[in-house]
Amino acid sequence: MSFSPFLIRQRSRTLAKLLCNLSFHRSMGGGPRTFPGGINKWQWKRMHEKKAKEKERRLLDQEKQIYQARIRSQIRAKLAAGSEGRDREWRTASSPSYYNPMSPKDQIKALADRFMKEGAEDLWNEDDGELESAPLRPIQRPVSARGIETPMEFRNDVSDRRNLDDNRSRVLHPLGDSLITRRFSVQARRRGAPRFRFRRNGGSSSDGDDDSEIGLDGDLVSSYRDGNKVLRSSKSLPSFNFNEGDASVDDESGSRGRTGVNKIMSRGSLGSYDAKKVRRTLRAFEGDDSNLLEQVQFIREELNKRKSIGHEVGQEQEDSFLTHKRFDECGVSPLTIKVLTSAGYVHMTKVQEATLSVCLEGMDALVKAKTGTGKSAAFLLPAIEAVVKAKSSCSNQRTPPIVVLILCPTRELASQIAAEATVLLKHHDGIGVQTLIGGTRFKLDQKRLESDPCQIIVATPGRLLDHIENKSGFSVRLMGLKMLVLDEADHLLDLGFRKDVEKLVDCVPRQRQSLLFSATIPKEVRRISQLVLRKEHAFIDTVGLSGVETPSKVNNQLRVVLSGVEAPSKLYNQLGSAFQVKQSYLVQSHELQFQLVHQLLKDHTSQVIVFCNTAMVTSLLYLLLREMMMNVRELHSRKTQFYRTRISDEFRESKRLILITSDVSARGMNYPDVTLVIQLSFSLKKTQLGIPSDRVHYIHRLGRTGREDKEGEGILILAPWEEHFLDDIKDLPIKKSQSIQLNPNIKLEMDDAMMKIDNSIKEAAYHAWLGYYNSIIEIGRDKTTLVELANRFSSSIGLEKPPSLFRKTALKMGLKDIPGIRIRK
Ligand SMILES: Nc1ncnc2c1ncn2[C@@H]1O[C@H](COP(=O)(O)OP(=O)(O)OP(=O)(O)O)[C@@H](O)[C@H]1O
Repeated sequence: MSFSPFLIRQRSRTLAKLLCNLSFHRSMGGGPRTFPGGINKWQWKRMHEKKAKEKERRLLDQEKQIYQARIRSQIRAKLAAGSEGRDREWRTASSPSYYNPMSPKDQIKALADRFMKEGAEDLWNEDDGELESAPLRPIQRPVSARGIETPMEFRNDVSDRRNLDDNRSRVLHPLGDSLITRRFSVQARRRGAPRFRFRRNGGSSSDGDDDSEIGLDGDLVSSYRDGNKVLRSSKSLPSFNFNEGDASVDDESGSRGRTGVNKIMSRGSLGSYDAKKVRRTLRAFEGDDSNLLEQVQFIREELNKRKSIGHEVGQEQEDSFLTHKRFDECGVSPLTIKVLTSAGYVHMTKVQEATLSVCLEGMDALVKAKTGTGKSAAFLLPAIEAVVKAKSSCSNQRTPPIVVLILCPTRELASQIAAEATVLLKHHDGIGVQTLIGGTRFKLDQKRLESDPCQIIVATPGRLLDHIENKSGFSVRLMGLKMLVLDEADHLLDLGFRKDVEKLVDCVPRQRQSLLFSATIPKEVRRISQLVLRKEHAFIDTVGLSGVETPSKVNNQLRVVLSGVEAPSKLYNQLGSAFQVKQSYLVQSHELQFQLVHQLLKDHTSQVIVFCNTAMVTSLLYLLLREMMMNVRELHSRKTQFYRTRISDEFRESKRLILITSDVSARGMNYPDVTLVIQLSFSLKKTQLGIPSDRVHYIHRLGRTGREDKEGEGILILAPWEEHFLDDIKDLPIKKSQSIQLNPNIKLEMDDAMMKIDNSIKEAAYHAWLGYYNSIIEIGRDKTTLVELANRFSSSIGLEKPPSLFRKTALKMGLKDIPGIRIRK
């Protein structure tokens, strides 16, 4: 047979392309056997993790240096300016110029900057010298009824009020210490109807700058002024007006008084700047003690009154995951309201109430809310509104731009969100939604995109990048993007996804609205979120500082943080109701864990999800339970996408089914009737950001039950050597359960069933088990113990002897010479 040169060229090109694709897909998925430099997959991964950490550290250092340089240059500038002009008058014979170069206004600004630093809770450094040495002269200007006129007095007031008990001090400072200490220009006064009033910028409230008011109960009303967020209290409470650059502070009502204040403040601002060592308790301001005590007493009484009122109002709200706010009150288009009403959505959930107005205004937001509380609708509604708005401005395009891009970490979640969006778009003619997810044919995606143009895309990052890189038309359509949503944002900003997300962000317009949603947002993720969000974004936290991310009726404290301004906007009653999701853990050796799961499942009659750490162990447990005649299904990454979708849909529809799954079902999946979640050990893999993922995984897995305010239960099964990992979730309401007496007859039955399972499945499960725990640093460090445990697991699943490993694999895993490891000849 002879080939034409053209055909040969064509074929070799196709082959090269195939090989290229293969290596790409390997690096995305299971991984190649060797990596550049001859290192193994784990070394390669660790190397990249290390590099990422170093990069992060470098960035932080740079940030710190920039910050310090800015402060230094400010101080230098002030020092220079201080030698002449208006600052001169602030110097007195008794105060050396080093200590007193700035006007109070500038010092206040410098101090405010300093307080933005984490951990800076006091103005005074050890090196700042004795506070007493600063002459505290009585202020000559008239003192207001509130008794607080100067920043110093305000500091004293704040410090005193900090001594109140925890709850009270939180309510006293609804914006949190950081805000209070950042707003230094103080004009405190008391009105007939007392309120807290916080103003961020110096101008009047009509100057378009940020202006915030929060009531003592933290009740918050939000609005915007010239694109800036305004948080406003609707309650009347004691009023403190913090106005940076407020004329009343700069008001030179007496140089003596001002000098006294200035001296104290300048010590704080110009002493060894960042060398805060010991916190010092401030002296109460002389002569004002009685007045202040009265104030504190007044505020306490006010608080108690508020608490008792809040108790009654809050109790009612606590009992439901819905609020009193209706969808038709919030500016959602009538066509969407129509669907919402027909779907039975009349009132908003807490997260929807907290986020809708912010998102509809076009502001970027980072949103943390409990699992199963309606986050999807919270971002889908503004997304639809964004499309409606964009459509009205350019309606005559044949292929519309992609206006909204929603990124999800798993294919199932993307499909679920697209399905929900399709329902919400029912009455919106000409607006479409499509999914771009892995596991389907790329060409089919392209065809769908061409034949059925849409404005909303729900995608997993990998497949989306494929489209961007391989279809120029797609990138062009993305140029019209108005909104980017990251669901399960912490997961998307971590591990394998991070680089993809970075690339994607580079491919979409900078002028866009970005919304990040998740039930878990660790500190590290908040920092990294700047990759996607604008600096001026809202952080909306419906879980609260002391709250837990798992569904509960307790601690539903809603906080809104806007560019560093934090406030509990609803302080619900924190006592009373029991947790909806009962959480417990059982300690059982690996050998008996499958039997324990079987016993728990036998005792439970409705929908259950069992989470395993690896796909192969998931498969083994599924086959075992199926052999034992249980009504089970399996769902993990080793299954085809078609199978996964089918099982996911079947499980969602059913009422009495058991789903054995890996972490592909851990996030976002809405199976409304799940009443029990069993976690077979933690998922212990550390994330790239170094966040212990066991806590995050535990919360998301548990979140598959107790949805929409329903009852649910979570049981975590741990091996004895895993017990110390509980430290990461000790703040959650999880209790040790009474040990369960295992039925010896079941053991025999289980052994029989295990015998029927193909050895190749058990061997794969053993290899997966060993590989998984070997990659967990805490466990993989002690190879001898690890191999011992793995071999016990091997015998518990009915293998006569532990399966052998390829020499190369054992070498790569660092297990070659470990006793108990068998090497394949
Ligand atoms: N306003 C509402 N009224 C009634 N039900 C609602 C409302 N909003 C959402 N739901 C329902 O609440 C359930 C959970 O919603 P959703 O899946 O969006 O939760 P989630 O917060 O995204 O959960 P997860 O953190 O697990 O991703 C869904 O069944 C949804 O239909």
